[in-house]
Amino acid sequence: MINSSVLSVEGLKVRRGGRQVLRGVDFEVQQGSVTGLLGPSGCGKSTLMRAIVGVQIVESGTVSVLGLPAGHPRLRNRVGYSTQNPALYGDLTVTEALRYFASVLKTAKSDVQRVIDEVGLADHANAMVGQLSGGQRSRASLAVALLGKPELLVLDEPTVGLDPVLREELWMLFHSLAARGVTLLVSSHVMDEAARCQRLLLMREGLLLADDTPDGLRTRTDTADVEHAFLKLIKETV
Ligand SMILES: Nc1ncnc2c1ncn2[C@@H]1O[C@H](COP(=O)(O)OP(=O)(O)OP(=O)(O)O)[C@@H](O)[C@H]1O
Repeated sequence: MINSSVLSVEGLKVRRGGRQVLRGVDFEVQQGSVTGLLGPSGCGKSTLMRAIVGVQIVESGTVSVLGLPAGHPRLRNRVGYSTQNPALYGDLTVTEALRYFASVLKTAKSDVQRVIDEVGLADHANAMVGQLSGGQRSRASLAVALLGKPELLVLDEPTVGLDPVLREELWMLFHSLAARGVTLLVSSHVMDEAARCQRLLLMREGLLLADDTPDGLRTRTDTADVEHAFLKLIKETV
């Protein structure tokens, strides 16, 4: 049987600042899917994503990405990551910043224009990164993650601060990438984005409360939307 699991997390525990932030997380993500990672602020979403891209010291457990341990050098061009605090030099233009990352990743120069168009920043291609709005900066960070056509995209709150039209456009982009076989893990604490995902991981205080489809979650909890499903699951676990 072909194993199409792109990401496999087993028994993952992480401590940060003396606190147990992830308390034993297990899940798998299949190729070409859009998985939403949802949960309240501080529940550990960013920490989990950091572990997946290999920049987080873990206490125990395993994270395997495309059959390799997370952070393996051979994953550098195969995994795209965008964070809430993009590490982009403020005194470069969007194009210059992306050219810099394209040269680090050794991707084609033409890729820079492609990713600028994909995230809808063509009108700001020559603007200084330091002068972009929060939403524009997070789109610039997303553009970096798209360079080189990675197989797995780990996107930490990519739609934060965006207006509904841009959010819609980005979700369309995510689904078109998934249709091409790219696997996406997208975090959000906006529950109305959950319905756009094929699969949901609901997280609370360092544990997964649910790993299901939006429909499965609603049926299982007998609720009308994911927000109510989440609240019901929390009540059941306390
Ligand atoms: N650099 C750090 N040092 C110590 N503790 C940290 C650090 N960064 C985060 N934490 C703690 O780890 C826990 C999980 O944080 P994390 O950023 O993973 O949550 P999150 O679910 O992504 O939150 P948000 O939705 O607000 O971004 C929080 O309690 C936070 O205070």
